[in-house]
Amino acid sequence: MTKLKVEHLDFSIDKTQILKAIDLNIQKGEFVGLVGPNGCGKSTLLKNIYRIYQPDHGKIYLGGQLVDQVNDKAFAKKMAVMVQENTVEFDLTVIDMVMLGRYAHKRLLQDSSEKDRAIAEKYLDEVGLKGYEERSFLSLSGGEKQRVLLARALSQEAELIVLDEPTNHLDIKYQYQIMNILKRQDMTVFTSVHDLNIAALYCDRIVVLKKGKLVKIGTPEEVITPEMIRYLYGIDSEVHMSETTGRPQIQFLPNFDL
Ligand SMILES: Nc1ncnc2c1ncn2[C@@H]1O[C@H](COP(=O)(O)OP(=O)(O)OP(=O)(O)O)[C@@H](O)[C@H]1O
Repeated sequence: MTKLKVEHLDFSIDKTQILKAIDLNIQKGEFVGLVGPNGCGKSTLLKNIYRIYQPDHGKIYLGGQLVDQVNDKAFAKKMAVMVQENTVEFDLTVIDMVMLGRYAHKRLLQDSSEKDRAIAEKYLDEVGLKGYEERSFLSLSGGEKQRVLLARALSQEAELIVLDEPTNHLDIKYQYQIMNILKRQDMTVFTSVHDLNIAALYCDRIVVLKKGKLVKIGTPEEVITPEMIRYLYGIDSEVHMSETTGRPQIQFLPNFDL
């Protein structure tokens, strides 16, 4: 079953075309990564999908329904979003921040229930921040904030989660931890990823963008090749299949003396 469908999407800012004729389909339960060089349009595509931007042309369907015909609350039940949050202006405790994810499940003016709190605590525990409930969000480190934002998005218990570089700021342990947490959810995942080895390890399929165009969509084995890495980033590499993971692994070979 198709969970997300993007059909011939064009998008421009101030007459500069940023995305050109993007077509993609994500099936229920898939874990799909979005990769490409800096400035290729990853965040802009995701912003079109989570309705910050309106496409110039083309359509986006969520579970068969046009996204712009879904009301905000229904949308929040269908799609959770995790982005870098640099603009939190008022402070909240960590638990209150996570409970914001429960908005879609509440009626107007209804207070948070015990159930909402239990769900928020469950996901806080899942991201390794049990005990942080009463800490102020703004006092957290960059990595801790990221994990709180993930807990908030997961608390939404939506069918699809869209993430923009969720592992930014994180040390290696937490980069893998976040991907592991996402992998074990019963959710469809669409996430931009900078680290190609992480994309290769976790994704069922990878979408490749370059200069606003979708240049390839396929399994890690189909996409992660030395030719593609050279085409995207101008860097030589060796790619071999890991016997342990059965996934491609990249050794980058930058063209300078180490
Ligand atoms: N508000 C804006 N005004 C003008 N240009 C913009 C705006 N937002 C994005 N762009 C341009 O659109 C292009 C795509 O940007 P986008 O942030 O989507 O890329 P990205 O692939 O997410 O990059 P990165 O990997 O560096 O985060 C870039 O050239 C960027 O400068």
